[in-house]
Amino acid sequence: MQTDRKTQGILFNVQKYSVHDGPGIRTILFLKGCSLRCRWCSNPESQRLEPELAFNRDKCLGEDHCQRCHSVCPNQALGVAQDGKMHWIADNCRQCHACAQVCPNKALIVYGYKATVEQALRWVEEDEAFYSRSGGGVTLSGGEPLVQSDFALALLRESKRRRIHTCIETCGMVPWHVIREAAQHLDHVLYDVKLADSEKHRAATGAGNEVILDNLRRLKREYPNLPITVRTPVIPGINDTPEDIRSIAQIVKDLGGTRYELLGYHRMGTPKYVYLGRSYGVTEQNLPEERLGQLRALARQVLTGAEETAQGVCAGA
Ligand SMILES: C[S@@+](CC[C@H](N)C(=O)[O-])C[C@H]1O[C@@H](n2cnc3c(N)ncnc32)[C@H](O)[C@@H]1O
Ligand code: SF4
Ligand code: SF4
Ligand code: SF4
Repeated sequence: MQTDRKTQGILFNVQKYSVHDGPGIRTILFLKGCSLRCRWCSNPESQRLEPELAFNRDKCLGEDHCQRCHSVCPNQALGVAQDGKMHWIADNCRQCHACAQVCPNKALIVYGYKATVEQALRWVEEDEAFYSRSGGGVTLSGGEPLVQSDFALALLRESKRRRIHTCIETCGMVPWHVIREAAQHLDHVLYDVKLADSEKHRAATGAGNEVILDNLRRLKREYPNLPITVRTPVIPGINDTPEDIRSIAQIVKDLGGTRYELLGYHRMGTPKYVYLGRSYGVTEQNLPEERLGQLRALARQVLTGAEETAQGVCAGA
């Protein structure tokens, strides 16, 4: 439909040739905005809906060579630090982004840009040859892609019109009617369940998990033929006890016929927290491989009659 193609949204990244985010080789469209604030989130630049400034001071050329940002900032939000590099005073910043436009070394950048469905799918279609051979397609991620519901739904509808295989990575924290509409245009769903205990979930992500679990159960009930993979990122000190994983695996088992995967913890997002002037919420440096292996074995045990797959286990139907 013409209106879907013209629908506009805010992306912060497009990643091509991904093999980890749904079947086959895929292009991932990362939509800005999220309904949760997970303390370990690898994409902090996704969380706010609006485009936002980031400052990588390692790239700043310093006042002896360049003061362009300083002279264009209307709000005294950029000062000079003792070492001669710029200092971003986030509290004064009004997000006008004039500084990012003049910075010659990309020390100041903006996360987030507008795109129409037509534009976004043009990027996706550049890789069409890879999808047809591998069974891949487009994956919507973020952030929580369904927060920009009009844009996400238009992307999914238009993708199906173009016969592109569709997948989504979701935390499930959106109204049911949005998930129901999305399900009608999806070929695969990657659905995070981060914690079974609602209070622990609230402490770690900013919200309880009732809506998330209700939506998951309803999705399975009303769309029994839609393949769902439930995933849990295993975060040290947050959800890495046997009890945490056993409880989530039990939820997956009760759904029936649903794949379950445990994702290893990584800290690849930490530099972006610094650029955004925020702090990372997990102190532990890593999750030992051995521990992850033990938790995967435990999940497999819970999913009785489990059928092992390359990366996860699948509860019997
Ligand atoms: C960035 S999220 C975007 C999709 C959606 N917001 C969600 O949480 O499912 C994509 C995937 O990355 C995982 N993830 C985020 N931060 C992570 C981290 N530090 N280590 C491992 N996985 C992480 C999430 O659990 C999710 O499965
Ligand atoms: S975004 Fe605007 S207000 Fe903020 S630092 Fe840059 S120029 Fe100043
Ligand atoms: S414009 Fe960029 S490189 Fe120049 S002083 Fe500002 S931050 Fe540094
Ligand atoms: S739900 Fe996903 S994108 Fe949102 S904060 Fe959590 S991990 Fe990050």
